[in-house]
Amino acid sequence: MDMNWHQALQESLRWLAIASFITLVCFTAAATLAVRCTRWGSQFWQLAGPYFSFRRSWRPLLVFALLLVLTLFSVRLNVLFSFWYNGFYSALQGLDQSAFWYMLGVFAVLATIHVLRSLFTFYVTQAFSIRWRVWLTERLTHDWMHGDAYYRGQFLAEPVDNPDQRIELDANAFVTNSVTLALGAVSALVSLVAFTGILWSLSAPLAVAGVEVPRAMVFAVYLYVIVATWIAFRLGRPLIRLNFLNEKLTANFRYALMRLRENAENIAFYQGASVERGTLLGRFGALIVNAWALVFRNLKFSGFNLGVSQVAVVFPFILQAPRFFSGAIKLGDVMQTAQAFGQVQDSLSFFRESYDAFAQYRATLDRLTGFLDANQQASALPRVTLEAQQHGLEIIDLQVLRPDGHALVADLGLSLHAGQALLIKGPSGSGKTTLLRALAGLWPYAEGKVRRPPGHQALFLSQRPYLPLGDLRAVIAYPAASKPEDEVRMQQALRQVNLAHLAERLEVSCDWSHILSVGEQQRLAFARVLFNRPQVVFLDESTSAMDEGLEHALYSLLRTEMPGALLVSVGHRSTLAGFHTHRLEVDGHGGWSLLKQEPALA
Ligand SMILES: Nc1ncnc2c1ncn2[C@@H]1O[C@H](COP(=O)(O)OP(=O)(O)OP(=O)(O)O)[C@@H](O)[C@H]1O
Repeated sequence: MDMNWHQALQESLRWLAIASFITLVCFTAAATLAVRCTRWGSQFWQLAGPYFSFRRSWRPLLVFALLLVLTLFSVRLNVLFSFWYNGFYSALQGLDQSAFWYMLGVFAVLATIHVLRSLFTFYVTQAFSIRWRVWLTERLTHDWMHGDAYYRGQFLAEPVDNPDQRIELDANAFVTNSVTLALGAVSALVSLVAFTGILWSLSAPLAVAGVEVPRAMVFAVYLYVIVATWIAFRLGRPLIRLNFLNEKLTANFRYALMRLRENAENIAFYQGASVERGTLLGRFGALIVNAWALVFRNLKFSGFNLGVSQVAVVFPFILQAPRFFSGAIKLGDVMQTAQAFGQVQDSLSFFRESYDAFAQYRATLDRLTGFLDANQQASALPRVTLEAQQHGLEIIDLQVLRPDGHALVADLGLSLHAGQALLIKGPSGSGKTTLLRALAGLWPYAEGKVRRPPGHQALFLSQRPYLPLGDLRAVIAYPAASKPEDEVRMQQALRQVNLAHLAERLEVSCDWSHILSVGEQQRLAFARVLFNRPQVVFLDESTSAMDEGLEHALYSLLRTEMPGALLVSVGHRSTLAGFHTHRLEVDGHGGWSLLKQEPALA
């Protein structure tokens, strides 16, 4: 088969236009069908639909269409290369020097276009994937934060595991694999059609056991690849499970290492190194057993595949040899046959190799859509009705239950004004912290109405102080954003809570929760209150790590610095009573009593 290189450009453009039109139509039809009729298709659309919506932006669809056209362009170039092989080897066989140099010139043009196309395609694919990944990560993060889903997700019947992995690893894998699988399938299908056509025109009838098979080459290659694919599929099937296990066991091992690092001090105090070493090596051992299983399975799988590829090198030559030696075809035809054979084999192999990738892709889809669904359910879990009011706290008909339905607090009603203070007391496990969770609107097993200052006007200090990542400024200002002009106020707050030595370290960024003692962290939380000056402060045993003297000093400070704020404290010490105007006693079985008391402010 010869090619008229003078008309190659014109013909290629025409081919590209027709192929693009057919591909775009077929791809749209196949994608619509997949979205409507398959589970993975509708999952894909749940994740990607809003991104590809024309109303949001026309850009992603347009860039994807460009990627499809670039894929077809690459197939066309391969076809041209296959004709180049034919012309080049025919020139060599014919000892035709001018044709030889002419073909080298053609090669220079084709190679230049190929390099430019490869680079451009790489750039467009990467830009497309990165933009999509940014959008998806923002969406997943937003969904996770929305309605406190990151916290309330734990109360679902089936909480999702490893949200961090889903937001980072799975989102990235979803984008990359969507692009690779979609473009790979298009490229494989179009190549299959184009190179089957070439093989068709190069093949002749072949007598097999006395029966003449027309276009034998085409049937031979399909038969060869299908049989090889079937065997390889059977050999490679266990790899899917082994790879899955590998990821899971690696994650288990990494998690154990991370826990060791997080709890290093506790473990060191317990001298638990040998127990921890046992756990670590146990997990690592399971990983290695699986790694060996992977090695042996891969030996079989790769051994077969390598054998198939080696036979495939000579197979087309063997098939065409009789016609070549009889002079029916030229060397160029033989070389083009080998090249086209390779392309058809690669295209058919794509579907075999993608089986594993597609199985993983579906698992990614399950994890991501499961995450989206869980976030939606978590933010829709019931919570008390929160109504905003600028000052004070009003609780109307509040019921707080344990997840198992046991009533912790029943029919609670009270009203407090700005400047007053409530101390909640009760036995351990009676539901004091849970009552604060309900007042914050976090606890899903609660009903009733709560009126209080909204948003950052209410500050909850939990039992275990939370210090965010960042410099000390960010730690003090949390949850507000820190500004450089706040420095003086921050330093003053630090001095007031007896942390003067930190006043000069506002710009130091480190993991403060590992450096400061728990008592210091609790004092820092008081500095946060003084800095943010909320209307209402909820303090859940926020002074548990301090001695009574320091606790007294900090409560006095709050009362003198913020006399208009309402305080709601949970605490066991009797010394706290003096700073509170009311006392709520809960018994953990629904019962409660509210007492008024005289504050004995120091
Ligand atoms: N996420 C949860 N799932 C199931 N049960 C929970 C959950 N959180 C709290 N509970 C249960 O609710 C009850 C009340 O717990 P809570 O922490 O409110 O008690 P507390 O009065 O603050 O205790 P303490 O004084 O010891 O801090 C306990 O029995 C606890 O086990």
